[in-house]
Amino acid sequence: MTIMTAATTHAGLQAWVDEVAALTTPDQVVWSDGSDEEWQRLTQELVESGTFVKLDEDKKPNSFWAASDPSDVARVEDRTFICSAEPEGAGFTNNWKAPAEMKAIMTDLYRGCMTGRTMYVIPFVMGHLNADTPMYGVEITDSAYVVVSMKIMARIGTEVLRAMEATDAGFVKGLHSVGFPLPEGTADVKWPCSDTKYIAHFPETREIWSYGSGYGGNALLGKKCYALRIASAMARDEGWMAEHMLILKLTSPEGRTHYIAGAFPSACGKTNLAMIDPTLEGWSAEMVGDDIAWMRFGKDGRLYAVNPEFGLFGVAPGTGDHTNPNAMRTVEKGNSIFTNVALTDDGDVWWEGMTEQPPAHLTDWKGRDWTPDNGELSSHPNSRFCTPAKQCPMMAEEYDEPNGVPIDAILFGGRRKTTVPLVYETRDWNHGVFVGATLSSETTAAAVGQVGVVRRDPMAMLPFIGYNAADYVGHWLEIGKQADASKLPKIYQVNWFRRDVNEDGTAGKFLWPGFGDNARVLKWVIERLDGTGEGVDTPVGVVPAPGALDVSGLDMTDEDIAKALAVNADEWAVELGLIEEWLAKFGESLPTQMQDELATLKANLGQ
Ligand SMILES: Nc1nc2c(ncn2[C@@H]2O[C@H](COP(=O)(O)OP(=O)(O)OP(=O)(O)O)[C@@H](O)[C@H]2O)c(=O)[nH]1
Ligand SMILES: O=C([O-])CC(=O)C(=O)O
Ligand SMILES: [Mn+2]
Repeated sequence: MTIMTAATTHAGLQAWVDEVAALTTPDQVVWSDGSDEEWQRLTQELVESGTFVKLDEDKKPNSFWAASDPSDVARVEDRTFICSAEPEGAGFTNNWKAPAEMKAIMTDLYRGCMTGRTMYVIPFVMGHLNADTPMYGVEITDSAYVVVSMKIMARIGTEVLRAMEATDAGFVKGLHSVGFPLPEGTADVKWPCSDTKYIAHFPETREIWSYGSGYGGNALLGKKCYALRIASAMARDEGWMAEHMLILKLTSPEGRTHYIAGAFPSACGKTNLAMIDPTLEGWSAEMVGDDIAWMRFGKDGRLYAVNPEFGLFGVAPGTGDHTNPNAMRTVEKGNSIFTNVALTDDGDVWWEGMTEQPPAHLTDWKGRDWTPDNGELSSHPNSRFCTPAKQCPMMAEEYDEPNGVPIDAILFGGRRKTTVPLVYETRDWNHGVFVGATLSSETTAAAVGQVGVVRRDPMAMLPFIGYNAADYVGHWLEIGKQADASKLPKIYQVNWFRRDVNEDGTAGKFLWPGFGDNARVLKWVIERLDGTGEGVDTPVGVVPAPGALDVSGLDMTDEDIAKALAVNADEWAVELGLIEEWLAKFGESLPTQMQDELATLKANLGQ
């Protein structure tokens, strides 16, 4: 076995690398330095092996197209485990296996799994290297696709390694293999992966073991596995929060600034809201983060949010000049990886929703000829762009602030055709926690499984809570208890996805135009924070009073606006039943404050 570049002076790291190499038996070990030369070398290798197709340099400079194995396109929630010491540590929302049992199973899988491959060691930090407590990780992987994707998504390489060595820092150990060894005589494939998949987390020892998938959410271990699942368990212990939230900076025509965080489930609009191009005159938006927020109390008692990521791993379909021009400008700068979208004949990428008119001919994500009349999607619904955050033209300078930005409001949102109004305000923190804990959304293609089914998704964290969901809700309540209530963010629920009902009872058009027009909802939220926005009480919370939502220039009738904002008694009677059913799953461990909130909702609904 060859080892490229000097080994580390960090004894704990070196010992772990040696141990993994002995188990997985790669041909060589390469320490990732995170340099541009490394990117050039690895992307070139990926082109040669057929994993990457280089895009036209004039259209998307330094960028690549990849198509995965058709079986490896999304997070695999049924193969994702929280291996806490006891099953109660994982709770009813997670799959659980005893750590020793999982490690025995996976050790067998890992034995020799890197045969014929290179083992890469990627030192990385989530958040800033100059944070008070830098959050280190090291990912070991046998996938060059993972190395180059990690270079986009996290701060990686030699600088991080040196900082770890200087303080002999602790770090999260992430071990990843595609699970496709290459013994003598076995040919590689474009997208190696395995039918056997495990995405296992060991919260007590802060380890991640991932096997069998190359897809981002399963394989880029800094993102969902560390920055949400492991970090949420750390945050519980240390009194902070790791959340599936965008962070947006909004400036009013008067030049006043607000910071808004938003938790929406996967593929429900975080990246789009984070990159909003407001349609309201004089308002401007800047992005701080599009997927993950780490929040801590500042010295002034307010909650400050940091985006721990370095890149954007965004849903491609639906992204176009009319919906998310800022995302288009970001990827046009190049240095990006596009996975499971379609390839154009002139070396560019295309996906549904990018332009109104599809190109006359494409290579689809399965590598087949595609024409507009062939009746299939050219791109997988969970196809993704992976692009450096700094390329976004509206990136806020506060992104570089290691202590983050003070959050004024938190939005909880989901995809609901019915029932949930466009926006409403909660009464106080505990009510907001209740709305978050009972959040629901129709499932999307971001996870393997049926799409369009309503499921409860507490704080948009259902697949990402690294411990017991009841304790997680308790932790939110605890955060509220610790704080000066006047300094806590106000909590709102939003729903951009409500639909009209057709005469035959089926779902009709979206009642709200969404995208840039969501700024109108944000404006009302800010007016509420300032005490000027008018609202009316409903059984669920405060919705904008008639005329209070700025719909100037929108082609919407008063009737449509009323429909978007309606709190309909029949719908909420059904919803109440679903909420009760969900909360019953918490059993004895449901915090009493949630029972109180449920009682209030019931009373408000006259039930
Ligand atoms: N109708 C409507 N669709 C939207 C809106 N915002 C986003 N979408 C669509 O929802 C899909 C997902 O949006 P994203 O912003 O990528 O979702 P996300 O929450 O960042 O997703 P993850 O990266 O999986 O966490 C895209 O196809 C968007 O076009 C909106 O305001 N209205
Ligand atoms: O983790 C992923 O694969 C992508 C993502 O942001 C999500 O699913 O929420
Ligand atoms: Mn996400």
